[in-house]
Amino acid sequence: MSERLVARHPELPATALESSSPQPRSSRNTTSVQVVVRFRPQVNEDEQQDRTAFWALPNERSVQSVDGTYCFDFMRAFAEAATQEDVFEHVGKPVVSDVLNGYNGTVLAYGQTSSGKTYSMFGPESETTTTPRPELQGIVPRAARQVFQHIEESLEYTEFTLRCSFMEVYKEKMKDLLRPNIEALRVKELPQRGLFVDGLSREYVTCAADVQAVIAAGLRSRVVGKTRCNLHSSRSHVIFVLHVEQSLPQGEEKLGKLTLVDLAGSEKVSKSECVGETLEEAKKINWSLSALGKVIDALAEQRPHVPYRDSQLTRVLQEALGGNCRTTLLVAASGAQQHADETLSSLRFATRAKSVRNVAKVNYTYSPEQLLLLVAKLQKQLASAHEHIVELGGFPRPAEESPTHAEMWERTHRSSSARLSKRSVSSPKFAISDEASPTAKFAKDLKSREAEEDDLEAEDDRLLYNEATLTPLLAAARRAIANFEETLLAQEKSLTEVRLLRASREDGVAVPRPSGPSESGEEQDLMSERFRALQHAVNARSYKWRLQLEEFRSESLAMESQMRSTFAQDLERALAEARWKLSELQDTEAISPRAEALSGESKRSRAGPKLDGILGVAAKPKIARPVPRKHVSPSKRLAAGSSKEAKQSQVPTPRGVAPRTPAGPTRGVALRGSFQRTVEAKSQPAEDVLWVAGTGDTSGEIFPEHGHQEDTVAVQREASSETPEVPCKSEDPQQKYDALHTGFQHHQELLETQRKLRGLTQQIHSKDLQLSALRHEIRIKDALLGCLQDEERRVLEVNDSELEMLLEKALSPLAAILTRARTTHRAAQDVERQVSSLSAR
Ligand SMILES: Nc1ncnc2c1ncn2[C@@H]1O[C@H](COP(=O)(O)OP(=O)(O)OP(=O)(O)O)[C@@H](O)[C@H]1O
Repeated sequence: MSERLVARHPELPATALESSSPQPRSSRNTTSVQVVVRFRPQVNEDEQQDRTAFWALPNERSVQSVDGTYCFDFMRAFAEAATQEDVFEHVGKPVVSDVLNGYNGTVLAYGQTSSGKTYSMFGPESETTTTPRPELQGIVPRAARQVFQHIEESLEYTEFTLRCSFMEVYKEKMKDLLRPNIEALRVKELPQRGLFVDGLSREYVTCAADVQAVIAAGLRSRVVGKTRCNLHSSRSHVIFVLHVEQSLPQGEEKLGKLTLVDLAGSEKVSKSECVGETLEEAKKINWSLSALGKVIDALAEQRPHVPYRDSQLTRVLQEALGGNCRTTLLVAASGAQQHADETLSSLRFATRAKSVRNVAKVNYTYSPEQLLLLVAKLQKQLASAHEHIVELGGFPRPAEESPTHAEMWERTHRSSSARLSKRSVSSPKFAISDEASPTAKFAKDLKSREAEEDDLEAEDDRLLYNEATLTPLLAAARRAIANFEETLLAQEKSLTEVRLLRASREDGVAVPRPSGPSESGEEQDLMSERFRALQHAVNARSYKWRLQLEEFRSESLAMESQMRSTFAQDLERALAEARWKLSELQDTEAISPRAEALSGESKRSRAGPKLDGILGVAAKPKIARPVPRKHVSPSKRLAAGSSKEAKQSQVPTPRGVAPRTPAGPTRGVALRGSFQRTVEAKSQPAEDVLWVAGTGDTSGEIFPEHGHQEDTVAVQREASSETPEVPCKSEDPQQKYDALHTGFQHHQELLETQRKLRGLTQQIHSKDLQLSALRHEIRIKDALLGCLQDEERRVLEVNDSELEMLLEKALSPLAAILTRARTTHRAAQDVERQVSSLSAR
């Protein structure tokens, strides 16, 4: 198979070429990649039951996520209902028109696996039959049909030569699908031919059926595999190329190249569940697609380097991406929610691709006659140019030219002497004159020498003037350099000190400061002062924190002691209460001589030791009731009524029993509880009058107040009677005494139990207090810990950031000084050089 080499002419007049052909998409050569998106319908049950995530809006240009989060605009957005014909009308047809106009045109189908790329490019039946149903045919067969239709309809005499090639890139290896036994094709680049795939076959095709047969044959050789996402998944990128050569009536030629690419689909390995060989394929596919993405990114951002060589796919598509080509990207997608991530990523890729710009040119070859005419025209132009030079007597002097030019010349001459000396030799103007006649050459030489002499004279003057003005400047510069060097030295010392100080702070070790003559330098002093100030600040802060810590501690101790004293007070109060009650009991027991006789032993043996056991104190005969109690000591109350008698008799007044008094009112005291059942007092004559009643309450509290009579205790007393009623019917004093004594015994037992209870309650209360004290202590300790941690962090932060700041402050003037010193040094060197060159002259 022979191949014709086609030279591309960059500035072909478009009108001449396009007059007999359909109009191209843009009259300008720079076009951006056109991007269209096509949504395929839901093809399986899973998808049909799934929600929709993305859809094409009715304006046929926008794609939006259903929740409204994303919206993308493209040249065209095809909804699921779009037919193959709709897609071809908007995607394939314009590209084919461009190709027939002599441009290179490419359609790239991109998208995730199973998104409908192969369906769109070839159609569902292209592989299985050479006569697929026309309505199902994809872009490739339709493009072929359009080309042949154009040929048939063409009125002008034009000779068409159509050839097609079909190749795949499988696992980074290129294979000819029309010659499957030839493997490992390679991309080559020649200056005249540009990029091409070496060894790729080109089949002549004469009708659309031929193309369909080529497609079917190629697709059968294409590597496909079964994955979970697609039962017929393409495992390679396929590239179909239709070369359309047109020989026009005047002998010139146009060459259009239609490249139709069905890329393998990107896939998530986790989703496609591929293993073994299919997994390897998936890796390569994703890898080459990511290389494609990088190329698109580089082109979109107009980076100087585009990584075409990263993969075979991008290398072979180099022309379509950013080169001499009009390119359309067809992004196939599924709108189902389960593919939302992949669709979003494809849409983002598509958006980036919109920014890629190509420079498309018509591929035009002049006919031999046209070339001869062009050569003759150029020769004529050259001759007239030569004549004009001779007429002018050589190369014109700059002074005679326009003022702008003269100014520029002056400026050039005022540049450095080195450039001046070379100018006359390397100037392209003189190089052109070299090709002129000998006279012109001589004239040019003469003029150039004159110009050079003038230049040298001017330069001499300039240098003399410079010497006079620059010598003092040089001296000043030297002085400045010396000063700067000194300052630099001092700065370096300061810097060393800063570093040492920092190191010492980090290690916690005192590092001796460097000493030297620069110690007295102002900068260093300033630095030292700053560091001292910083250290003081840090110390002050740490003292402040320590102080706070101590305050916290003392506060917590104060709280603790307060709690302890409260607890002690409570204990004391309880103890006093117990003592008081004991003394009351002792008073009660002493009411009758018989009882006293008995209780002389028994009150110590029964109540006393028991209470002593509980309270740990010895019962005393008479103890005042603790002040905080509401009720007043009954003994005092009794004493209020018959204080003299009570004092005279020196007998402790028992609680609840009115002492026998010869005159005056007898106060009654009620006892609540079981005592009621034992002693049922009625209005009966007796030595001691006691009315006892109760509500059955067993709290054991004694109510000396008359105010409680109504609801709890009824106390009646015979104020006028000398002989009080006794709670016993018997007149026998012994029996009376027994009854009374039994009542006291019960009462004492009751009191004992109550005291035990009280003791236990107080113990519980004290435990509670201890517990809450402990909790409080824990809270205080937590707060202290937090404070300490805060302090530590803040001190560290403050130190670090202040040190950083200080270092930065110290370094920035250093850098500025260094730069200034260097500049001055350079200037001084320049001056020195000039002076020495002047001296040499
Ligand atoms: N527009 C459409 N209308 C009806 N069915 C479609 C359409 N697009 C795709 N399909 C069906 O979806 C399935 C997948 O399509 P296709 O093989 O073209 O996907 P693909 O992108 O080429 O996948 P892969 O990258 O894995 O090769 C096929 O069964 C195909 O017939």
